[in-house]
Amino acid sequence: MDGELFPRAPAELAPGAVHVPGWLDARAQRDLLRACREWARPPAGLRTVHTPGGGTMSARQVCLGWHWYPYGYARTAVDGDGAPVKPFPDSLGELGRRAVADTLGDEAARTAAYDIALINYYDGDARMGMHRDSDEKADAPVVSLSLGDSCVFRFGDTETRTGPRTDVELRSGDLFVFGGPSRFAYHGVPKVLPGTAPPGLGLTGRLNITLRVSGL
Ligand SMILES: O=C(O)CCC(=O)C(=O)O
Ligand SMILES: [Fe+2]
Repeated sequence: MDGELFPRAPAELAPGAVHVPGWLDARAQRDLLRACREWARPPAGLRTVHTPGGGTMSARQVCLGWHWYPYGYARTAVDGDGAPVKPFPDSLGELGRRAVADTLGDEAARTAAYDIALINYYDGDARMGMHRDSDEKADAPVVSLSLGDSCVFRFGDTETRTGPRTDVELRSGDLFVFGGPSRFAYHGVPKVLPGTAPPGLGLTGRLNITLRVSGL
């Protein structure tokens, strides 16, 4: 955020897991939010996700490129309205490669052909339990961008859901990349911090966009 008293510095939480505060400026955040609002519209728009065990995810979701459902990918919103998933835009692919180049280097970025975006919307009570992003058939880094309210993002190890973990606050405009030895690390969002979005953005709640390579 501009004008912060103590600027937050980029940090590597684990090998291949890098947090860059304020990576998107206010303009880029507004543009991405506007696009998310379009993508969230039906058909194949924002939906509530139900898990096979009978649970309901509190974060609602829209997908681009490939439709994620628990636990796989499809070309249509198989657990929603059944419509074809919206295309993955080139602009997000570029953004993903730039994010990887800035955090993990040009070589990692060169091979990352992003083709999936999962966009999660969190209201003040929403959370996401510890999980691994493991339905992709490729090991390219996951690129995560946050908009709106801050959250506590919990990043663990690759072994168990309950292993050692680090909590970081992700704020609007922050980038978090996890690749290499951290690509299949457990992570989650235990808490959103309501009312912390930048006043000028015009978003109540939190959006997180993850860019992924499907390998499909
Ligand atoms: O909201 C976040 O920061 C994380 C989202 C996430 O882990 C996912 O979509 O798989
Ligand atoms: Fe995830």
